[in-house]
Amino acid sequence: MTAPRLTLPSPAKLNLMLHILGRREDGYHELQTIFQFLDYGDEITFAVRDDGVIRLHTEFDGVPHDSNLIVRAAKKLQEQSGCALGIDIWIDKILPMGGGIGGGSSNAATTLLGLNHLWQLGWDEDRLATLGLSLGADVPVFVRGHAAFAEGVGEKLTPVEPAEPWYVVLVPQVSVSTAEIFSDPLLTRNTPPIKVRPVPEGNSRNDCLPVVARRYPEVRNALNLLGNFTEAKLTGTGSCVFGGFPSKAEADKVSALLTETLTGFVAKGSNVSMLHRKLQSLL
Ligand SMILES: C[C@](O)(CO)[C@H](O)COP(=O)(O)OP(=O)(O)OC[C@H]1O[C@@H](n2ccc(N)nc2=O)[C@H](O)[C@@H]1O
Ligand SMILES: Nc1ncnc2c1ncn2[C@@H]1O[C@H](COP(=O)(O)OP(=O)(O)OP(=O)(O)O)[C@@H](O)[C@H]1O
Repeated sequence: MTAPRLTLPSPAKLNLMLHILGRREDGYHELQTIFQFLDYGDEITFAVRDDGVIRLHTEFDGVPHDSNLIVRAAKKLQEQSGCALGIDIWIDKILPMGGGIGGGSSNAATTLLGLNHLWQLGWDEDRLATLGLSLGADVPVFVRGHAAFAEGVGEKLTPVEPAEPWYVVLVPQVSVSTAEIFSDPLLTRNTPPIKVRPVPEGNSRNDCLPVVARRYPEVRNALNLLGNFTEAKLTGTGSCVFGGFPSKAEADKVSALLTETLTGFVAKGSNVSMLHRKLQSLL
């Protein structure tokens, strides 16, 4: 008998603003950021195995099997839960890597929630988020599944309800190294902290933008082109650039013009992750 399969979404995120408050002794930066999800992302399919083996069947360019965040997340959960089951995994990958839209972190979170369900572990969200943080700073918000104001390195989360516009997201064909941007001497590292409210209006700056735009002409170009239609912003450390529109029709119109020369897509902002909406529907 073939094992039942479960396919789950693995959405992208945007950083609606990103302030860098300072640098900690371990080199990591204290941030304040707002995460919102997009109704756009990868799809991961899982099938339980009874022999304990964890296998990702989809190959990634430049990411060895055991380094993939999907495999690392599955192995950690298996180790920490003592589960004897294994898993076969396939992914339909559409999110760009190094795009600042959190693809790797989202894949890790979808794996944690998917396996918690399929292996019937009964872990609560707190426990999954703590494990997730050990895989990456952006994993906990994908585990929680609600738009959030994040502090610390991204792990202290307060749910927020920003507007949910339609976004045009441009994907400059460069992969930006997060570590490289955070080590740039010109990076602003002393933005004063803001209170949780009021956010995000009036606080939409991304402190990484000047450094990324200086280093990557492709990102500069995308910001300039989208900036002709709306406020154009950088997500995370880039490379992706986004801008909001009140309707799908307007976003589609601008996207059609810009994607003649650039890669990009249109997606709706969402304060509840589509992963959580799908999981809810399974209960
Ligand atoms: C900038 C954001 O995209 C905002 O959502 C994330 O905080 C980045 O998270 P990420 O891609 O998961 O980054 P990680 O893989 O944890 O870190 C990559 C590198 O970026 C630097 N880094 C990252 C996050 C942070 N708060 N301070 C840092 O200084 C560190 O040098 C680290 O070695
Ligand atoms: N499942 C995965 N999907 C994408 N990248 C992965 C995955 N597993 C490992 N990686 C590695 O992680 C790196 C960062 O990928 P990711 O897609 O999370 O970047 P990002 O969108 O810039 O993330 P962030 O917004 O968190 O900075 C990739 O360049 C790749 O080497």
